[in-house]
Amino acid sequence: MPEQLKLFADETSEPHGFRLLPSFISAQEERALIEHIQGLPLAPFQFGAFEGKRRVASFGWRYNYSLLKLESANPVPDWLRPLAHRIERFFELPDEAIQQFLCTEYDEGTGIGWHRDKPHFDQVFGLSLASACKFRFRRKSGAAWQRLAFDVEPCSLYRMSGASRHDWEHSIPPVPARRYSVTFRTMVAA
Ligand SMILES: O=C(O)CCC(=O)C(=O)O
Ligand SMILES: [Fe+2]
Repeated sequence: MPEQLKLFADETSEPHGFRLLPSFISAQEERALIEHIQGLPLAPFQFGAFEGKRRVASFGWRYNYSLLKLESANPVPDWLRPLAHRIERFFELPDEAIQQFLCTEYDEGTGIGWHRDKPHFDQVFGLSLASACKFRFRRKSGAAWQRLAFDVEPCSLYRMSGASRHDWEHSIPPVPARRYSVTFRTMVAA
């Protein structure tokens, strides 16, 4: 990872454990990734009986929302693994710590509702492609909600660990233009 990227590292005080790294990849890398994702057999996100408006492809592991369990998915493609290594090196994680990969396409007007990622996963990294989005956090504080939002630009990477991962919920409001993301997750030790 180029050293200067660290200068842009924005370590926010809240939510704890959230970190946003603008320009984690180049525009050229972004274009190549979008092409790879567009070439995948993306399927509508299956949420129990519902079909989400997002289209996804999982690698390594996938959470089955109908059977409520983790199942193995196709092996990670060659074009994605080097990026996982770059994240592992930047965040000083062991090699191969990232075991779950999710490519998502959000059509214009599509977002993702409030949630926390499944407890089988530990740290969560998200790479944003093609268009910017708002990334919102909320946490119950007495009877009220504490809320925060970040502007997430294409080519940026965010990390959720600690409280931002385990205590806060996150969501993305409907995007104004088609957006892609790649989510990288480490696993909780079995
Ligand atoms: O698209 C993103 O950056 C977030 C996706 C997300 O929160 C999820 O799939 O759990
Ligand atoms: Fe999530």
